[in-house]
Amino acid sequence: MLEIKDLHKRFGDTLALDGVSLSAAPGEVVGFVGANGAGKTTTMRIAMGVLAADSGQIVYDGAPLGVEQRRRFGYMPSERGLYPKMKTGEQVAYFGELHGMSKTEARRSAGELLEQLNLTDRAGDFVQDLSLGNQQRVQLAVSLVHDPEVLILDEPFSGLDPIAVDVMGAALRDRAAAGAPVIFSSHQLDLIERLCDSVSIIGNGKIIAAGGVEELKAKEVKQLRVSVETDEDLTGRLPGTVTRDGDDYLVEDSPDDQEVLRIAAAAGRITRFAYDQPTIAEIFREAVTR
Ligand SMILES: Nc1ncnc2c1ncn2[C@@H]1O[C@H](COP(=O)(O)OP(=O)(O)OP(=O)(O)O)[C@@H](O)[C@H]1O
Repeated sequence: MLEIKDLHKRFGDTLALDGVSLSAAPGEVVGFVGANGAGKTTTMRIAMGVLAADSGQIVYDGAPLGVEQRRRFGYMPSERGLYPKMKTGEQVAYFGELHGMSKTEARRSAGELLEQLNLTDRAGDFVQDLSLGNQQRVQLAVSLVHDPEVLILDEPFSGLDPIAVDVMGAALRDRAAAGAPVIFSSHQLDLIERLCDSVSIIGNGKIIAAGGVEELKAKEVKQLRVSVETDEDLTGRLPGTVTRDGDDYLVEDSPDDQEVLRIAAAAGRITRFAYDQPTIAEIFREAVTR
């Protein structure tokens, strides 16, 4: 379990982090979202020891995170760091060796990752000759090559085409399925919704909403959507605040949902009776403007 606890960080007059906490359990994929400048990169840098916090703690499996354990983490920094004049396959293996793998192990792992990320054909190409999206795949391979226990990835999906997004997403879910806690930041909220078990939303250096994706959506449920085949107008008859959305009735603040069901069923055949759940994008917009 990786726990980021109550981080504070100031850069001159800017209070970048004002008590940020988030955690990821083994096998959990956590999406970290927030507007530009909200504090995501700063939080991840502190978690990886690239930057020191003014106060707060990074706890791993119940104890303060040490340098040796951090070497077993996989990190994709926001400033990508590849050697442009090195060949793709060699580069990935080289990073494996930097993490203490033998040459043979590092090559084997690099080969497997290039295969998984559809880069095998490019193994002999110089990194500088790859497209930006493919360079990003290499960057992910570099952060995964030593089979990390934990993954912390800063915007791993930015600039990728939809196929690359699927490849990258599958690679992250695989690592989580193998038991790694995974935290990644993204502005692509549809992706967060699709890939993550939980979400932490940061605004101005504070966590403003956090929880399981399904839990957050269920908590924010606002309205009941009822579709009923009838010529009658039920607007004034259903209890609650009722509006129309096409042929559907949207019922908010109803004192009695069972009564809504009874009246609708008496009027005609019900083809839909469900609570509208917001998307993560809607929850995000609401949280940041609150
Ligand atoms: N090295 C630094 N020196 C001064 N200010 C900094 C530094 N790094 C970050 N900041 C400031 O701290 C705040 C948080 O920045 P951070 O990069 O963590 O945000 P972010 O959520 O990652 O944003 P983005 O989505 O744009 O990448 C911003 O106000 C930023 O300008």
